[in-house]
Amino acid sequence: MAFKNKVQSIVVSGWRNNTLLVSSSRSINTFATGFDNRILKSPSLVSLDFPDVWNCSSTCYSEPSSYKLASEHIARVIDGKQIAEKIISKVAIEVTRMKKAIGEVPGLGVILVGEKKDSQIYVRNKIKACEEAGIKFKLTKFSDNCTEDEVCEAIMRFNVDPSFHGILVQLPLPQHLNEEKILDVLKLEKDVDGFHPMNMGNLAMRGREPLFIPCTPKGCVELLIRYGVEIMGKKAVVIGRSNIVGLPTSLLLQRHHATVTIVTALTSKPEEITREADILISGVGVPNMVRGSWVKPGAVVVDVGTYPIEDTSCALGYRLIGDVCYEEASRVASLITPVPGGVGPMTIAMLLYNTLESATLSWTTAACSPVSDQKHKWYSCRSWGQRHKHQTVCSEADSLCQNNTACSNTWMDRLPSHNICTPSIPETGRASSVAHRGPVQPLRGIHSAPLPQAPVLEAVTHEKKEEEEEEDEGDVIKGFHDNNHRTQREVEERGDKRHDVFE
Ligand SMILES: NC(=O)C1=CN([C@@H]2O[C@H](COP(=O)(O)OP(=O)(O)OC[C@H]3O[C@@H](n4cnc5c(N)ncnc54)[C@H](OP(=O)(O)O)[C@@H]3O)[C@@H](O)[C@H]2O)C=CC1
Ligand SMILES: Nc1nc(=O)c2c([nH]1)NC[C@@H]1CN(c3ccc(C(=O)N[C@@H](CCC(=O)O)C(=O)O)cc3)C=[N+]21
Repeated sequence: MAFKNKVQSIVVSGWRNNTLLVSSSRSINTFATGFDNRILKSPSLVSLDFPDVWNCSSTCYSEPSSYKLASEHIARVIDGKQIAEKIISKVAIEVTRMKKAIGEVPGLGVILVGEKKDSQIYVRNKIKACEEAGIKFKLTKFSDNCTEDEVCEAIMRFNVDPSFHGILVQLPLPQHLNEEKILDVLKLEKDVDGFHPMNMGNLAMRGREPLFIPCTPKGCVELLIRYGVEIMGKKAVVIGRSNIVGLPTSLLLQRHHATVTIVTALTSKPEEITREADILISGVGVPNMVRGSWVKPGAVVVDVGTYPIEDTSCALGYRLIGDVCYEEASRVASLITPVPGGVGPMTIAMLLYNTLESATLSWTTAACSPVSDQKHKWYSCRSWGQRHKHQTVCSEADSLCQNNTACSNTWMDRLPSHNICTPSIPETGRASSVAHRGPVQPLRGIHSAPLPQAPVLEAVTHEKKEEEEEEDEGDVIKGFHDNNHRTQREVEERGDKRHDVFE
């Protein structure tokens, strides 16, 4: 409480001092290089042309010194790197178990076109993470001037190779290549990026569940929930509407019952909108665009933007900066992600998680057939989830699921397929959501809106939760208590169930 009051008082004086300095012209809030006019005219197109390394000032402009001095409060930092490492090490454990049980590991195929320096860095990070997790990785590289057919053929090779369960085409592609056409070739079941229209459509539609949720939005929401940020009923503002970041982030936040507003390059007075946000997520690619004065006091700020800028003092000759002027925003927000070390590592962790999920699903082909061999025994539990996902009817699966029988000795019992398998109980007070196929399905593998659960499954979940809390002593769960001044049980009683990626 004391903490909250402190933030409020800072804000009031901050805003008053600041009123005249809040610009109504967006150009002032973007950076002043020779490129900013182009950005203002056509941001989404120009963004494809971005040079590998920008030269731009790393600090924010002209924030009044009185404002800076008034702000004593510093937001708590969301440590995406630490959480990503935990998730990756859990993925690694699952991969090891999988390998022991059936002698196979998940595989990820990556296609990289061109020499963009930042793309190379991101791909290198993905390779490193796959190595850590024991996931098989293959990189197919093409030069800038390759043809569409060459890229499509490489995707098709991964499509038919059963040892690859995920395929990722690193974006952006050079402009002469048709991104839509190329991504259309990618097999839905291997779309671990979640960019396929079917995945995106299912994410958007109530009562449906995508096979894969795009990694960056999933990473953002994972961070919010792990830090105890309540999403339901909150005002969220997403800056940007790209297929990779803005659009799926806004959809995912809606799935978590936030009231979402989207700010684009054409939005007038964006700061007036962002200032209303309890949760502000920016995925634009304009360094330091989000000033302290754009942030509501006590808000949670998630910076997706990553921009390499030349810095000869850094070992690699560059460093990354985000969309948010961290120095200013951290004096207004209650929680904030840094760049680097925030969303970026989470994107990679979620990619590995999706790849693991994809491998698991690929080995459950014998949907309703009796459990016959080792693989099917191992994955039989998962196949229920798959059937539910495709919303076909399988009474045998439902009864297995309720009894929880086949789960007893597999690692799958730790994955959230149980939630998917929840027998059809109407969602309380939301009759319209209950289609003939059953209740609205929670998002697999991440946190979902509260759903009634079968008692037997509930008991399993609670046991696991307690075990995990013990294991994770000093973990982010602690933050969960701290941040909202509520215990986890209190939150659960209200229905805000945590379903960690590995719960
Ligand atoms: N950390 C991570 O894991 C990831 C980071 N990124 C980073 O996120 C950023 C965005 O990436 P991506 O979505 O692919 O980029 P795009 O260029 O595809 O999209 C940018 C979006 O930002 C909007 N925009 C541009 N300028 C402004 C402005 N001045 N005010 C408001 N909105 C604006 C555009 O609006 P409009 O549609 O109106 O043109 C567009 O929707 C980049 O820095 C990228 O590197 C991306 C993916 C993962
Ligand atoms: N098909 C596709 N899928 C993507 O997910 C995708 C893409 N294309 N194109 C580009 C964006 C960008 N992106 C990042 C991933 C990791 C970091 C990351 O690891 N960042 C580290 C630091 C990176 C470093 O400097 O080493 C951090 O922020 O701490 C950043 C950005 C994924 N993207």
